[in-house]
This record gives sequence, structure tokens and C-alpha cells, in this order.
Amino acid sequence: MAQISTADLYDERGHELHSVSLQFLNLGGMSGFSGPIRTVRCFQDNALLKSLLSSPGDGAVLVIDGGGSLETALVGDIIAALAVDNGWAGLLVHGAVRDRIALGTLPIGVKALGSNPAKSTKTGAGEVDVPVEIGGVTFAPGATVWCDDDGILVEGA
Ligand SMILES: O=C([O-])CC(=O)C(=O)O
Repeated sequence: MAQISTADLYDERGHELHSVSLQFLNLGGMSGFSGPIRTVRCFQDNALLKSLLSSPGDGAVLVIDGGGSLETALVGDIIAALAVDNGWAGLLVHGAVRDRIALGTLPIGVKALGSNPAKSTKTGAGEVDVPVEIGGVTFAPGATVWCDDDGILVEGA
């Protein structure tokens, strides 16, 4: 089912939503995606998000706060395919990804700031399901996020 566009949603419910002005690239095979928020905060290390995406997503969007670092890729085609297989609706990466061509063929939403072929470390450092702030907007676990080519809308706390 096609989801409502973020522009129409803003016109209907803008007073209860936050719009993210920070610009993301839309790199997944699904340009429109939405769902309840789960979060990971990590810095140039992707073992924690990989283990989370190995568990059932139940249609959630994983918001990955990588601190905006573009030095290493937090997600590539293997991790994104894992997310598809486990029922995640999308990945919102405040950081970089790699394997852009392959990501564009997968049935999942992927928004990221950019790409870098350099891989991340795999220590597992980070936190899961904590509120994260991206572009001045808080993403609270359990709130709904809507993404499409126009941008990102988040339910207020
Ligand atoms: O393993 C990684 O660091 C990320 C990656 O390349 C992939 O998901 O394919």
C-alpha cells in the first residue's frame, strides 16, 4: 500500500510533527517508508546495529545515530539484506553507507548522509533504543517516523 506523502501528511498533521531540515540521500529501493522508531547510537562501529538487524524488525525503522560521521560506512548491502529478511521497514543513517548500487535494488528504505567505501569497526560499542537527536529533532523509540523523497517527519514526544 502506498503511504501518504510527507507533504500531504504535513498539511494534515504538521502541528504534531517535526520536520527534519538536515538533508539525507534516499538510497534504498523503497523511497517512501515509515514505521515505529527503534534506535542505535554508535560511532564508526556497526556490530551493534548488525546484531539488532538480525532480530525481527516488525516493520520498524532503525534510526542509526552515527554522529554524522562520513569516515566509515555503517551499512552496506549485506546488513541491509539482513534488515529486509528480518522485516525492518527502513534504515535512517546519520552517517555513511556503502554498496549504493546494491542498496537501490533492495526492498527497504535507506536514507543516509552520504557514502564511503571504508568499513566500520566491529567492537559492538554503542547504545540501543535511547532517544537520539538528529538535525535538532529528537527520535524517540516507539514514535512514528515517515520518510520519502521530500524529507523526514517525526511524531513529537
Ligand atoms: O559489513 C559491513 O561493515 C557493512 C557492509 O559492508 C555490508 O553490510 O555489506
